[in-house]
Amino acid sequence: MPTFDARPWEDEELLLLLQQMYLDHDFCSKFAIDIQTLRNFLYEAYKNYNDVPFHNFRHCFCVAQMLYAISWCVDLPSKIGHLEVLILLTSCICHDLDHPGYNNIYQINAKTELAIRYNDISPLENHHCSVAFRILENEDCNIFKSFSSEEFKVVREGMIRSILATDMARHNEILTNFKEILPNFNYDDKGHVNLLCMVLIKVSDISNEARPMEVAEPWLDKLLQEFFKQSDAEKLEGLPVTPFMDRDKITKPSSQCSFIGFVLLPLFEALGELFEELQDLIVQPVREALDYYRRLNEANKEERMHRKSIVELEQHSATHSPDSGKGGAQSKNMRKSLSFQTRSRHIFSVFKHLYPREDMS
Ligand SMILES: Nc1nc2c(ncn2[C@@H]2O[C@@H]3COP(=O)(O)O[C@H]3[C@H]2O)c(=O)[nH]1
Ligand SMILES: [Zn+2]
Repeated sequence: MPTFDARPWEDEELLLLLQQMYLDHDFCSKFAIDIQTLRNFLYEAYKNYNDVPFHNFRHCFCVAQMLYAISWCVDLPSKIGHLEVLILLTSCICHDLDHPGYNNIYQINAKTELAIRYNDISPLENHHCSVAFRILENEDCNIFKSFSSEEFKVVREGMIRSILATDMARHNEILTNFKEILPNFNYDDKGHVNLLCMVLIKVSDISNEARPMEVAEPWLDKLLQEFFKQSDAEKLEGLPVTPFMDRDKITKPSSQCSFIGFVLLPLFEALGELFEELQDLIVQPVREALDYYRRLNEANKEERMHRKSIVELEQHSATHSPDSGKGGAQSKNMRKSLSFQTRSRHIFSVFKHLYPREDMS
């Protein structure tokens, strides 16, 4: 279920749960995957994630877990086939391997080794994918070792396509193409299924806000921690500062309003059109998260406006009242009481936004 909370689980337990995802889908018997090879593969993938705030092994686990939840909810194997689901699940596990905690914009602007190697074209996603196939090169970890070279070619193409689709620079392209085929979606059309798989890994990748608030919010804190670390580095190194990562420009609610409203929800709604079963599971929770952050954002804006008006009022009284004697004391008291009234009004308005109940309006 998308309500799953990975926090109380140890890394070793999460590895066992990943293994269980393969077993539940019967992949080991269907594709002759030896269990020890699967364990080796998962452990090697685990070791190739870095200890960064957001793009770490636990993020990869959550992405795989969301795909797993979706695949049961919509009975994905019966629609796109078991092999495609195996490719997708494995891609989810590999999709951020060796992520350094600085995104493509930084890689390109800082002309890092990865940007040079991949000519600024999805440097990170190319790297994640390349690390995945390095791991699979080792026979002890190669869960596809029983595949024929033709079959392996299909896996390789599918994993490359899926992992490269997680580059957010391609978000609009992928969503537009998917929306175009939606009215005539055809599971027999390979192009349609490929596009669906790209949307599925993307949905899983950015699905934290479909989880309950107590699970989603700590992830947002970690993401912002990584964002701020990058924008601080950009400032320090004289690079262009990525606006949506700038601690001076964004707040938690402002960031979520933009991201959920413009990026996440349109993607989830498109997938929800194809799979009605996902409406309650992930689309509606995302709508509720957006409502929550919109109310919080409004409340923040009002707070800023009230603070500004208090400062203006105080400046005005300071320049227009005598500052000594009885008059000065009266004016100070008046200012105090005014700011108290303003603050009370503000506190009320904040609560009204957060908990809009009829008896408070
Ligand atoms: N603001 C915001 N961005 C998100 C959230 N979830 C995912 N993202 C962004 O979506 C991106 C998906 O690809 P990356 O992993 O490179 O980096 C991720 C973040 O930049 C979220 O909840 N809020
Ligand atoms: Zn990711």
